[in-house]
Amino acid sequence: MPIPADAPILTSAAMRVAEAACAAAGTSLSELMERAGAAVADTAWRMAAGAPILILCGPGNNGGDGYVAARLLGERGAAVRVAALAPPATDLAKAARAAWTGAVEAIVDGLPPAPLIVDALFGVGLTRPLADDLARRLRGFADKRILAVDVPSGVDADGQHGWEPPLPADVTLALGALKPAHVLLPTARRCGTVLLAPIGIAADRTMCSLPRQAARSPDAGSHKYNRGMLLVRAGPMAGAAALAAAAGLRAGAGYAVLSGADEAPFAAIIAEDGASYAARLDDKRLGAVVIGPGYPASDALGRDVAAAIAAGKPLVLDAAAIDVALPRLDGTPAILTPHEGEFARAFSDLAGNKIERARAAAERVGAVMIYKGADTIIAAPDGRVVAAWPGSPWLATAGTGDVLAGACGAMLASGGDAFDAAVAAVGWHIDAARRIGPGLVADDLIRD
Ligand SMILES: NC(=O)C1=CN([C@@H]2O[C@H](COP(=O)(O)OP(=O)(O)OC[C@H]3O[C@@H](n4cnc5c(N)ncnc54)[C@H](OP(=O)(O)O)[C@@H]3O)[C@@H](O)[C@H]2O)[C@@H](O)CC1
Ligand SMILES: Nc1ncnc2c1ncn2[C@@H]1O[C@H](COP(=O)(O)OP(=O)(O)O)[C@@H](O)[C@H]1O
Ligand SMILES: [K+]
Repeated sequence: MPIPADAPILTSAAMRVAEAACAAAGTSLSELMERAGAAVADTAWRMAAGAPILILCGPGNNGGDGYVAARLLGERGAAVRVAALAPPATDLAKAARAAWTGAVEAIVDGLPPAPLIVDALFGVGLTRPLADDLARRLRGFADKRILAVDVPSGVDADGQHGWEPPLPADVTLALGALKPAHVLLPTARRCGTVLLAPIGIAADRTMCSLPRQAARSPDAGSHKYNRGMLLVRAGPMAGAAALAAAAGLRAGAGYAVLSGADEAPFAAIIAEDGASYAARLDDKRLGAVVIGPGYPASDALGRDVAAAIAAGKPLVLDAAAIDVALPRLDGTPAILTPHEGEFARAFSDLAGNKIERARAAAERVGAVMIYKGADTIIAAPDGRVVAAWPGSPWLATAGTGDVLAGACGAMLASGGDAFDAAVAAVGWHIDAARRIGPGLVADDLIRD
């Protein structure tokens, strides 16, 4: 289920602002609809490959896009039919309907299907779940190829409600920008392959999909310390911290110390007993500290986290270290990596979709949040968000979170912005998992 990299994500309210700005800058809304309809027509033309197309049009501007696409496909010689749920309700949709010279059928039981169905029923204007009879009729088309215009109809584009669409898409053509529903579960997995038609709006880029990762090669001036010196503090399950330290080296740290463990997976990792932890924290060359992997809540964890915070080094906090650190993080640059259960425990009062909760948590704590899962969200206290859907489901195996924490440590230790470091670490993690694929175990990520 691919999705465009580094693409803007806008809510429906932000879409309307962008639309108005476009109109104010001289591009009419009908021109925007013409571009949207042309993009739909192009995609449908390629998907249909000569087979007949049925376009289902709703009453709003999503339906308007459908009428425009029908007109353009007809002009290209495609075998295209249109069926409408209701007469067009907006001026733009009325004009688009009027310019379509073919018949308009009704969406009723027994409507003959076509090999390609274009779903132009509802987009960002959906306000409530679909009526049962419409949902039932749409389910009748489930064995056809489905192209959804903007979002699969029935989906709340903002991802506030997890309404499932009756007709999941093979391809969804997002118009102007991605919407939260394209990158958040449960709706993201109903969108199929997501394509983006830019249509010329100037989209704010505060929220984006995961950028493609550039290779992070050392340059001639690199040495082990300026590539990033990483300290991973082990708890009772030292294997998890060892995975984090090894991942740190793999992800580009020049030097990794595993404190509180006597064994490490690579000879290149300095494994040393816990007594030197305080001295290591004092080392001026130290770029970042990772704490939490394999370290359940305990007094010792509390002391170790407090010492790391007091040292003022950039921190990666995972698992129980998140709860321990929260009340006293004040200003320390940090990346927190909660999975669903850890997030719910630490931020049980936050409401909204996963993007909003991640953002609110980041703002509250003053640190970068990697809210993990299949639809991982990375959020900064200043509101920046990167959505990492679709990731790699092969990561759903024990120890991969420890690897991610180590990768975060490496990116953070090399200096720069903690949000950029978190994005780079998530990108590295997903890329590595995709290279390995079937049968992945967390150890493969550090040996790859
Ligand atoms: N933004 C842009 O830059 C561009 C946007 N464009 C396109 O416009 C789309 C947004 O269009 P839109 O705002 O007209 O809303 P849309 O999704 O067609 O639906 C609204 C209509 O449906 C109705 N309705 C709602 N829920 C319902 C339900 N459950 N069951 C039944 N009815 C329901 C609602 O009426 P209501 O009953 O709520 O009063 C209203 O009549 C966007 O997704 C994109 O495709 C492009 O053309 C160009 C550039
Ligand atoms: N279904 C999935 N699809 C994609 N990524 C997933 C999926 N399930 C888990 N992940 C990723 O795998 C990692 C698991 O981390 P975590 O739950 O902390 O595991 P552990 O504690 O065993 O290391 C996270 O990076 C998470 O985003
Ligand atoms: K749609």
